[in-house]
Amino acid sequence: MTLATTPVLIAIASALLAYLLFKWLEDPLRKIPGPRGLPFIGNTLSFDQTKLHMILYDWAEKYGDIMKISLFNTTMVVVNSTELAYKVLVKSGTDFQGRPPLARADRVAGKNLAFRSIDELGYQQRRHYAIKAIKGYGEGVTHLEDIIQSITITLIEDITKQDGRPIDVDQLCYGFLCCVMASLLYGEEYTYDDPVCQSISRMTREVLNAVNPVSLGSLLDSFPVLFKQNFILKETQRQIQQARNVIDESLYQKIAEYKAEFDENCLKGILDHLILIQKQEVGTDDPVMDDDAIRGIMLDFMVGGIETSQSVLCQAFFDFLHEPDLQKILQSEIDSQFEPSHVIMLKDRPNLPLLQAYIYENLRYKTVTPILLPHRAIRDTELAGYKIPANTTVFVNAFYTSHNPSVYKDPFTIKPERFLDEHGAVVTPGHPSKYNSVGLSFGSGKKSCIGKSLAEARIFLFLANILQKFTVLPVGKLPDGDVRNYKLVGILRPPSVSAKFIRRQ
Ligand code: HEM
Repeated sequence: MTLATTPVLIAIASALLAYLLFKWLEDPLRKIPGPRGLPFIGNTLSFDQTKLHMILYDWAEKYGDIMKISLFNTTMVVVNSTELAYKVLVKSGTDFQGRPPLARADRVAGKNLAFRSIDELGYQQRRHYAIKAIKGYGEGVTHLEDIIQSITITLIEDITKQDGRPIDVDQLCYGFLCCVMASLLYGEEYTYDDPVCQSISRMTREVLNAVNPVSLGSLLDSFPVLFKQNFILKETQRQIQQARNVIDESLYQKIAEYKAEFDENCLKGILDHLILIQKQEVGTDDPVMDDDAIRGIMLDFMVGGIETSQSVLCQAFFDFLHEPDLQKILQSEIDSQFEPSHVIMLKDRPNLPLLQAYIYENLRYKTVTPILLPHRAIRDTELAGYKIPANTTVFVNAFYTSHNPSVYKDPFTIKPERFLDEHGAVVTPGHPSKYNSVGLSFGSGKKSCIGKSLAEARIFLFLANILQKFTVLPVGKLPDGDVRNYKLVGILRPPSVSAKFIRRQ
């Protein structure tokens, strides 16, 4: 370095410092409390993405109802109280109903719902159509409950054939959910080893890997230009391409096949419903259901509909293995209400309040999506007295609200009775008068989960019928069952486990 270059470097450094200071002073989010970060990278180094639920939990304890965090160049807001969560999700109307730009999701999942914002052209109409397609099952075509019931019965026969030999619980639940989803989407019954179920399972996992919102790959969302440099974040770029290939091979082919054979008078599954909507839109002014939208909604159903419920079912078996008394009291409730030959149906739900309360407690304890999906302010707005500029990403810390020690005594212990009143009746979660945080397991408001009823129905039918027929016993030493030590991989799930399913007499 020569003497002449020194003043230039000093000038550049001063300009940079002045720019940083100016940016900091101008930032309306600066007054929100939060962990201190480093210049340019913020809190990035503190983020072990697999432990994010606990990192945010500890910060929530320290910083209170609202805090800010920064990942690379972006400052984000996290709300930690149920009241502020409801403000973001429900009370502020559409203010926070955007999603941050997820360039990775756009590349993988087309015009889906989950990663799109409420103010995007066609989004609200597509969401309405997707809900209509699910409802189509309740009223017409094949009845949703029949499908779940029939798959559960086949599963019970398969488990019985194992005659108490160890079964991989992860595989069992995953197989069940893939079969239900394949039947709902395509209107035919499949077994898990059918290539259709296998491809659904593969697509689901590939999409989740490719668009994990809390990973280094999120740099691609902030700087889509990096996609052009395929040596940067090579692994993420490879995963995105791989997910695309799998989807193109399996899903596009299925859509083309169903379009070719489409018969308006014989709608088989949700795919047929979406194709019908597409046909009805022909000639209208603003059609929204093109093939890319059908692909996006189908992927929404697969990813949203399998991985989340899978985590709840695995947690249930984990709890039964860790707490045999819990399993016994749930079985006693079932035995006291029904003959062993009775196949438990949805209409039996009111007779099994303890099981229902346990399901709510399972959802609370684990909080499948600890920060829901990221939200984005679509306009300048306000939260807890702080100005929130348009385009700020806002996370709802559902894991904290579900384990807030001032709301839940012993928050890290499973206690189904939390969701029963003094007469043994179920306390409805999310009831406005209670502000119960388990109402957040599925989000709330205009971007809430569209599959809530379907998910709850499947979980209930599966657990009730399996508990009635089998006692689940551990094989060897059980892995740690404390949710604080679970790994967050997009969603929170317990470790894999094998178990013996002993047929009850
Ligand atoms: C236990 C099971 C499930 C849980 C815990 C769950 C949870 C969630 C959560 C937390 C959100 C985001 C809410 C927000 O960001 O505010 C969501 C969105 C969504 N879920 Fe689920 N879900 C489950 C099952 C399902 C099922 C079975 C389906 C489909 C059949 C589904 C489809 C969707 C879709 C499409 C969205 C995006 C909605 C939108 O942004 O417009 N989910 N879910």
